[in-house]
Amino acid sequence: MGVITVKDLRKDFIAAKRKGFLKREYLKIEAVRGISFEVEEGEILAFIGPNGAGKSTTIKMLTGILNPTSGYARVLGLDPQRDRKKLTYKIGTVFGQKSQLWFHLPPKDTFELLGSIYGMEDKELKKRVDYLCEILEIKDLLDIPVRKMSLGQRIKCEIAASILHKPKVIFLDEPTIGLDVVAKKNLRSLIKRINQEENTTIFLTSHDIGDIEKLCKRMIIINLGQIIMDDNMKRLKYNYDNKKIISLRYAEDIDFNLEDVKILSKTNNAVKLEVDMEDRDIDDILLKLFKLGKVEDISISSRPLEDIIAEIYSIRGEV
Ligand SMILES: Nc1ncnc2c1ncn2[C@@H]1O[C@H](COP(=O)(O)OP(=O)(O)OP(=O)(O)O)[C@@H](O)[C@H]1O
Repeated sequence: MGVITVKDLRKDFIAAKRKGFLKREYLKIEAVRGISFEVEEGEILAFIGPNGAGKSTTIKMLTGILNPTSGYARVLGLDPQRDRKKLTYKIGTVFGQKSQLWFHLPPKDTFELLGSIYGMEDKELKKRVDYLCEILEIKDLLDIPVRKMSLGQRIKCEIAASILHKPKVIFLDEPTIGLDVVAKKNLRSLIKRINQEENTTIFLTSHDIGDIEKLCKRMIIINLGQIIMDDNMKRLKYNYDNKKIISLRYAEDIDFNLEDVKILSKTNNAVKLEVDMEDRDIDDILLKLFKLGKVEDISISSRPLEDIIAEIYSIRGEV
């Protein structure tokens, strides 16, 4: 059995809508429509989808905040609703847009409070805080009130607070939202390090393709409450990445009369093409392109993962 097991999990919301002056109409919103998956120990899973797809609702059901309408969910063998308190001691949560730290207190105080909630001994707590200070580089922040910190500094302290008790599973909801490129890069390597050093299972939702690409080997895509893809990243790229982008710059002006290739942009002496490798041979295309004139510069790249994912998101209702 996996660390997280979900079978046919469903959540309906009933929303009231005013109809006329006194009348109300009730609408059923099927936020999660019977999803099933399993997450193994030590996995970093990206659980992604467009806005309103059902990601937060799923996380809330897995962390015991929301009751499912039907279906089965187990996290570390516990029923998130029935065993919510027990589960709190075994999981960590980081919601990028919401703070769990006491705003006016320095993190040191929060860690002490949390340490006593988790029943940690002083020595054990000190050892853990020292370790977190080392890997998250937050030693100098311990005595600064959270309200005075930058977003990047705060998120690092949030992560420290959420893994203080060495949880077996961490739910990260948009952890890098609003961070600059350097802070994002650092945070991603920290998440990886925690995963490797403590074999922590990581359940990540993010709209940031960089988070997914850099951190996850597997990706589940949910749309309109249903899983539309559950695949490993390599296979996903292989299956979807049939299209190559070729950019060329010639020494002289060229007449681009190419058949069967999609021209993305062109000037008098440069062209950018998209080639579908399924129907074309790259040697053949390159040969033709080199015959057109003297090439000064060339680059061949894959389609960005962002485009591939956007294409998958658009496959709505094909389940
Ligand atoms: N408390 C609620 N009452 C009624 N409808 C809700 C409630 N919470 C969520 N929904 C609806 O359920 C659907 C799924 O919402 P959810 O927040 O899970 O999406 P999401 O994938 O997390 O989106 P985002 O990326 O925008 O955060 C949406 O249509 C949303 O409007």
